[in-house]
Amino acid sequence: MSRFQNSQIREKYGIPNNAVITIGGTVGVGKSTFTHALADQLGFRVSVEKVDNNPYLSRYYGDLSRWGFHLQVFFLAERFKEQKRMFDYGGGFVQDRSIYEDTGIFARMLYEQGNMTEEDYRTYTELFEAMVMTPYFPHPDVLIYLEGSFDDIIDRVKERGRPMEQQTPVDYWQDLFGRYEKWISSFNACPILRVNINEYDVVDDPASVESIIARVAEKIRLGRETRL
Ligand SMILES: Nc1ncnc2c1ncn2[C@@H]1O[C@H](COP(=O)(O)OP(=O)(O)O)[C@@H](O)[C@H]1O
Ligand SMILES: Nc1ncnc2c1ncn2[C@H]1C[C@H](O)[C@@H](COP(=O)(O)O)O1
Repeated sequence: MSRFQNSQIREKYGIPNNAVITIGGTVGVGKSTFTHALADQLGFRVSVEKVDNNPYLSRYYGDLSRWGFHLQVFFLAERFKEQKRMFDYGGGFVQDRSIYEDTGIFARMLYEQGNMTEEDYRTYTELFEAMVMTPYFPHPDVLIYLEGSFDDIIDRVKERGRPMEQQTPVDYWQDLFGRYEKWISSFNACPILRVNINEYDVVDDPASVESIIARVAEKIRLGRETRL
């Protein structure tokens, strides 16, 4: 899509050029695919997670308690660097997964499963709060929360075929799925737009993402009004 078409779409729906839109949801739900499709429509930059060059991820899946703390600190540092990059550019980003999911879902799950010690969990939480829960940390304009049935999501994880995820017991994905549902119902760091994965089809009909943009714009507008 050309830059001109991008700016026409932003103008048509009233998406500010400096908006930061973050995409949340459990593993395999379709965040990365949606991030790229939405950024392509809006002409925004993407902020993506480090998966292939991640030094801890596959070791983490092999031994959660040995590598859980390392992985959480790694992701926190990566997402914080990305936050700075988005700030330096003055926004205009779609971000694949929010920083809030690391602490609210993954670190907490590790601790509650007995895969992170109380000391490590406290250290991680204090680090997160010192870095993120301050007035200086710009929260995104909106969190687009992707949701779908557990079976559909597991099918996508299988279809994607990352070996480390294929070897992980289904209980892990089930626990994560339940935690996501609970977490989103009390999330309040920024406005949320819930989107069911059956509402669009990025693979065969990328333009179907446009139908969601008007709802995104409304959330951003209302969020910015209340922040004034
Ligand atoms: N709207 C969609 N329709 C069909 N398949 C999809 C859709 N979105 C994503 N997928 C597929 O599902 C798998 C997981 O998607 P991905 O975007 O990597 O998820 P996430 O980033 O949430 O882990 C990939 O194989 C991807 O091609
Ligand atoms: N904070 C995290 N803790 C554990 N695992 C994580 C965390 N953030 C991402 N991950 C994993 C989950 C997936 O295997 C890859 C990429 O995430 P995806 O949802 O597929 O984009 O990293």
